[in-house]
Formats: sequence, structure tokens, C-alpha cells
Amino acid sequence: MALSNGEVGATCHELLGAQAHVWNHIFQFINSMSLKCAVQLGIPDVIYNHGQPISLFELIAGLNVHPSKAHFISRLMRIPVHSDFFAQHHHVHHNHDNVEEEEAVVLYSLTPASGLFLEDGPLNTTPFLLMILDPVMTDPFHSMGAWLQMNGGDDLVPRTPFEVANGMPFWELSAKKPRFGDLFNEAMEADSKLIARAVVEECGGVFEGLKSLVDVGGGTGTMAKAIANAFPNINCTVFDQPYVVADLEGTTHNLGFMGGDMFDKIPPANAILLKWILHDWNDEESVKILKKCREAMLQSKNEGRKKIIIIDIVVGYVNNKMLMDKKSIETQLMLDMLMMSTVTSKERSESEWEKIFLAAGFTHYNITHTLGLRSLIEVYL
Ligand SMILES: C[S@@+](CC[C@H](N)C(=O)[O-])C[C@H]1O[C@@H](n2cnc3c(N)ncnc32)[C@H](O)[C@@H]1O
Ligand SMILES: O=c1cc(-c2ccc(O)c(O)c2)oc2c(O)c(O)ccc12
Repeated sequence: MALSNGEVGATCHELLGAQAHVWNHIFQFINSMSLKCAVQLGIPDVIYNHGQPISLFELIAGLNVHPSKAHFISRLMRIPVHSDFFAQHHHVHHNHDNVEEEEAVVLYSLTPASGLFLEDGPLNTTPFLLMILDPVMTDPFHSMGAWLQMNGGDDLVPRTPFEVANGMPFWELSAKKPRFGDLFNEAMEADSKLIARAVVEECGGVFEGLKSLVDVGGGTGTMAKAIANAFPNINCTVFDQPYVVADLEGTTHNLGFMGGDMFDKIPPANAILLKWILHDWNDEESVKILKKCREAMLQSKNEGRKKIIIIDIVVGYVNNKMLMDKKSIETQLMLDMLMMSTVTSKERSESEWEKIFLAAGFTHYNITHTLGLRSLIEVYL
């Protein structure tokens, strides 16, 4: 029921329901922080290394917690178990007379979600968790209201809540605190491994007929490596800032690295890949990047299809259909708030994407596949 004034007309039962909803939202950060704590203690690795479901006693023995605090672990575990990060089974003991003992032993095991936090796992998401939940990233949310009250037209006013809280922009802090900057790069690499696998396995057709591809802002080349291996006929170039690619070299005949500035000149190619790039930039900057992509494709002497391949969020598109999956859309909106808080950019809906494509001189695009929360957009020359 929609009410104009909180209490008017609401029954006591409705008010208690409203209070439960409010409390759940107030306490949401405890979900994130409990997960962070469990991961920092190395709980997923201890369970994995045990090789079979682990008892609370064995779990505690594998952790570096002080014996005086051991009894807190079962309480910590209840939260991620409730959210399906760990599965919990009850193992019923049989005593000597084969009579079931009263107290069942609790056994914990991993789920696909906690499998993403294994230290040696190929898709280790721990750097992403540690980066997003670092005070450097969470503090700005305390400054968002104050930032909204500041004059955005004044050059002396910080451009983001991140700058209000940390006194410098994201990229400057990443450079000054390498421990934080490394987390960011490791987070991007792990994500690229997962997306590369999904793209090669499920969207292979997107690359058919291409002769050359430049992965703009391709970082250390995880994504381009996977494409170069899967499609030996495509010449792949990783293009990123000179300091990122300085010491990198291609491992196969069809993979190379090149340093430069995408706002200046992008090397010529049939196809330009922009994975997780445009969501870092506002509309004006994104249009500039797209225009540079256009020039690069026009300069390519290769025959064949020419297109930009964008992997980014299309707000409202989730898992191959436009469905109202409330939780996934909530996550997309949260990422948008994160971009608003840390950088000056945003996550875009289809009409917002269309607007920047048209502004950069492109008329045809196709959202062909979805990769979890993100989509693959082809923009044709
Ligand atoms: C969010 S990361 C995405 C990395 C990679 N595409 C991925 O998905 O894992 C953005 C990348 O853009 C690069 N970048 C930023 N400004 C750039 C510029 N002016 N020219 C080229 N690359 C740039 C950064 O160095 C960084 O590697
Ligand atoms: O907090 C973030 C910051 C950035 C970011 C900032 C400055 C740059 O110059 C840049 O290239 C990227 O990018 C993110 C991202 O890409 C994510 O997916 C999630 C979070 C962030």
C-alpha cells in the first residue's frame, strides 16, 4: 500500500513489516563485512584444503584465531551460510550401541560463490572484495550528501565523493598506494579470465571474419590472450597506458602490446574491444573515445567486418533477456552508485548507450549476448 504519510492508515502488522524492511537495509553492510572477515581469515581455503566437509572443530583448528575467540566462529559462519556462501550439513553421530546421539555435528562445505575466493583459484575474487570494501572506497559514501550540496561548477570543489573523503582522485591514490592499486589490477585480471572464457565459449560468432583486433585499455592482456589463442587468424593488440604495458610481450604470433593514450590515437584495426572501459568515463569522454575507435577502424586497410565490441553493463539487461530480476538490477544500480562515488562516470541504460553511439556518428548497434550482469554490444561502422 502506498502511503503519503508513514503511519496513516497502516495497521500495526504493516508497520512491523515496514520496520523489518528498514532494519534489513540498515544492517546490509554487516553481510559485506562478515564475508570480508571470513575471506580475510582464509575460511574458504581451509575448507577447500580439508578435501571434504569440515566440522566446526576442524575449521577452528585450521584458522589463526586466538583460542579465547574460537567460540565466535560458529556465529560468524551463520551469516555467510544464510547467504549461500557456505553449505551447512548436519552429520548425526552414532555411539557404540549404534544409537543416534542427541547432538548432530555441523559440517561446512564450499558453494560456487565461496569457490570464487580460493587463493589459488583461477578466478580469485578476493582482490575485488578487498578493494571495494577498503575504507578508501567505503568512506566516500559518508561524504555523498555533503558532496551533493557543493557547487559542481566550481573547479576548486572536489569532483567526486571519493575526492572529498580521500583528498585526491582515484587514479592518484592508486598510484600513491600501490597496495590499493595492485588490488584494482588483480581484480580486473580475475574478472577478465572469467569473461574471456564466457566470451570465447558462448559468443564465438562475434569474432568470425575479423582479421585484427585492438583491446583498448586491455590492461595486462588477459582477455586478448584468450581471444588470440581461440582465434589464431585474428591479430590481437593490447593497447593501454605505456606504464601498464611497458614490460609485457606477446606469447603467440598473433598477440602484441602497445602503449599509448586512447584519447590521442588508437592503432588501426578491424575490431576494437572495449571491456569495462566506457563505464569509467562520462558521456563527453566516452564519445571522444568512440570517435577515436571510428578513426582506427577507418584507417584499417584490412577487408572484412568492422565493429566495436563493448562489454559493459546495460542497466535492465540481465542474463539474455530484459527481465525484472530484482537482485541483479539492484547490483547494476549499486555499481552505478559506486561509479558516481569514485569516478565521474556511470552505468548506462540502453537509451543512454544509444545516445553516445549516435553522438559519435554510429547508427547501428546490437546487444547480442549477456554475460551475467554485463552485456556484449556490437557497434557497427
Ligand atoms: C577498468 S580497467 C579495465 C581493464 C580491462 N579492459 C579489463 O576489463 O580487465 C581500465 C583500463 O583502462 C586503461 N586506461 C586508462 N586511461 C587510458 C588511456 N588514456 N589510454 C589507454 N588506456 C587507458 C587503464 O590503464 C586500465 O587498464
Ligand atoms: O572504483 C572504480 C574505479 C575505476 C577507475 C577509476 C579511474 C580510472 O582511470 C579507471 O580507468 C578506472 O574503475 C572501476 C571499475 O572499472 C569497476 O568495475 C569497479 C570500480 C571501479
